[in-house]
Amino acid sequence: MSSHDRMIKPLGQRETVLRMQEVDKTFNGGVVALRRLSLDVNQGDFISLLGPSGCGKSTALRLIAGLMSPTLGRITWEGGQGQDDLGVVFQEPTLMPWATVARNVHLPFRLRGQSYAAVKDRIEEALSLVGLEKFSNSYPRELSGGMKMRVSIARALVTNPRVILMDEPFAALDEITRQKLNDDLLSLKAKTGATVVFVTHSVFESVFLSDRILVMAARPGRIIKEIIVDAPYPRGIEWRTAPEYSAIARETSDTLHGALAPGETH
Ligand SMILES: Nc1ncnc2c1ncn2[C@@H]1O[C@H](COP(=O)(O)OP(=O)(O)OP(=O)(O)O)[C@@H](O)[C@H]1O
Repeated sequence: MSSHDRMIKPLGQRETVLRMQEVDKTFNGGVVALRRLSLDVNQGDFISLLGPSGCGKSTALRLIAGLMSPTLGRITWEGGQGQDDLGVVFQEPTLMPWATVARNVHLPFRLRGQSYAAVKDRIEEALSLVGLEKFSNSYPRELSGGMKMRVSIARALVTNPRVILMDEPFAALDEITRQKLNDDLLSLKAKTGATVVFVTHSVFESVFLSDRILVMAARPGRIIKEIIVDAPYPRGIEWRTAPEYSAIARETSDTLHGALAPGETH
């Protein structure tokens, strides 16, 4: 998880990790979840997929994760090693209640046949990155919602994956915890150089976190605009209160509302 081998280059100079070309996903019954989705994910990007319910955000993540195949189009990982080298965080922390925090974080290694003893240091490092080094022997029931989500994040990044997929990870948390985890996620990203694809309904969350926001619309699910957020990391309270932040949030919100059918809300 060394930060040094993952320095983040400026936007426009990053190597492509994953390429989605003209991807369609139609479900049985004819629901067009995605139409002609084209997207390059580059090393070090923080991409948010932002859009109303049903615009295909989760479908896009599941296609990237290889949990389903596109109906049309191509998904290509540059340099091989794609779906096997991912970290995933869902809205629910999905921890094993019978296992300690450290054993939960061990899971991705265990699935690869690596013993706890062999990767103990990496588990400790991941727990320390999310501020839970003192809780490695605790059980999930002893933790708050925010702490459980930190465990889930530690589990996603412990193997130092090429891409981390996050599907509305903070939607179920209260606002204060959510902002704190947003702050922590960015400092974590700065330390690890992780490449993140993040699904959210929240304009403010997407502007705070991302350097690329892909605004999506539904029926059929598609990208309608890419908004670049060219503000330097690390970002904190100064960014949340900056005039540029408000201006980009306004632009993003207008784009999102412009995409909704009359009478629709989100
Ligand atoms: N397995 C499935 N079978 C049939 N239709 C599906 C399936 N999964 C998703 N859909 C449909 O595809 C569309 C896109 O769904 P998806 O869950 O990707 O949207 P989303 O943008 O993530 O929505 P939300 O924000 O509510 O999670 C929706 O109309 C949904 O009902």
